[in-house]
Amino acid sequence: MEKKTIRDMDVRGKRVFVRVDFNVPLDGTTITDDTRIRAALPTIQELRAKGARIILASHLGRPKGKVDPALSLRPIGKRLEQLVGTPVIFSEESIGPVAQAHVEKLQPGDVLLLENVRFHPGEEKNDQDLAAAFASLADVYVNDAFGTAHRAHATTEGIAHLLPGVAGMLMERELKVMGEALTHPERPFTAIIGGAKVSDKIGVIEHLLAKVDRLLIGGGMANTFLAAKGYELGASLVETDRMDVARSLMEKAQQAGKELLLPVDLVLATAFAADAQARIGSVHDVQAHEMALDIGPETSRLYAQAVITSKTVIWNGPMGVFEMERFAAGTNTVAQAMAEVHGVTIIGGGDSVAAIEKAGLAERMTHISTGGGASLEFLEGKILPGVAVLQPMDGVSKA
Ligand SMILES: Nc1ncnc2c1ncn2[C@@H]1O[C@H](COP(=O)(O)OP(=O)(O)O)[C@@H](O)[C@H]1O
Ligand SMILES: O=C(OP(=O)(O)O)[C@H](O)COP(=O)(O)O
Ligand SMILES: [Mg+2]
Repeated sequence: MEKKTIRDMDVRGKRVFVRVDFNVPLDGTTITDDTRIRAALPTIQELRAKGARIILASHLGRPKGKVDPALSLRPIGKRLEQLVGTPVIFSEESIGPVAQAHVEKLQPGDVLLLENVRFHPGEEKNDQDLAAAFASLADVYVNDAFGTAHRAHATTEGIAHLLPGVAGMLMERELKVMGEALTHPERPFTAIIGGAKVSDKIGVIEHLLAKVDRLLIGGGMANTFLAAKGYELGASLVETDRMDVARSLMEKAQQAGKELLLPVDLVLATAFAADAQARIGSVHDVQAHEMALDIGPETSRLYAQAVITSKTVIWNGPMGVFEMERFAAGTNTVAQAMAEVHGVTIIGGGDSVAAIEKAGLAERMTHISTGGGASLEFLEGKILPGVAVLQPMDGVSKA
């Protein structure tokens, strides 16, 4: 269903609560990829041009409801300030009197950034009282956080029951481009899943299997599948309580005649460190003290082949710990193959996009999405909770 956007709403002089996804990859407090911040600029600039008083809210990482200074949004505010070209006021509290006082001082066109909303335990629980505390800061709500639209949290869902809510320009564009590219995909249609959020994303694979012809699994996700097949994975990241799910997915893929590719070789390290000793080993040959931090060269070759011969490819989740040079080859090989596809290529996810930017191949993709888990759930055909709650195009305002 088409949703109203900021173009359909009178925001002049109003206090506008904008949920953005500024969950950018960090190295300490250094932003390693600012794609998600840049992606929010069109909405921010449009609202400024219309004379709105802008209140930006985001999460950063997973502080689990506690204040964690390492996950403060303050450094993100600094980067935003450079990009937007106007001062960005920072509120060290996202609700309560401190936030209220900042909001009261806002002039039309001013930009305020709230501290990490996940410092409050109620955010991820979609707590009503917390949603009300956020809602009390503003007159209207804008969701521009496509990357977090698969979460029903206080700032992505709850608040939109209390304020009239519309989509931001990034949200609008993501839904349009992803929808068009993936409704009638040219085949072979391939999905590549990797990364570290195994329990979060493994459930989506069942739905993906119904849509795609090929599924390539790498990164941390592959370890759980390999373990489910009976391989010893040593000290690798394996989610043992998801091995049953992995096993049943492999059976379903086989029954449905879908290609499900798993690594045949791995880059094995003795520690999770940039200078760790590493070797290439077969999946049959992982020692107890070793961890798989990348797919091996033979796997990379097979995956690249599967990618290049596809007509539509969607990729979420790096093939290895690409942040460390020693474990970046698998991700880079698959990225290069994506660049050579004659067809539609979409890559999504905070870290996957950082990897493709680092490889210098972003321009070669059809679409760079700010959403990882969100893209996968969108592809599933789900109406994302952060979208469902926004006002329909011809609907009546709730306010
Ligand atoms: N084999 C692996 N073991 C541990 N971590 C991995 C492995 N492969 C990839 N990763 C990590 O996965 C992270 C990204 O996962 P995720 O957040 O799911 O992807 P995205 O942000 O693209 O959606 C990266 O930081 C990367 O280092
Ligand atoms: O980075 C994100 O997702 P991604 O890692 O799938 O790209 C989003 O900001 C959502 O974060 P979350 O998975 O902690 O809810
Ligand atoms: Mg990520």
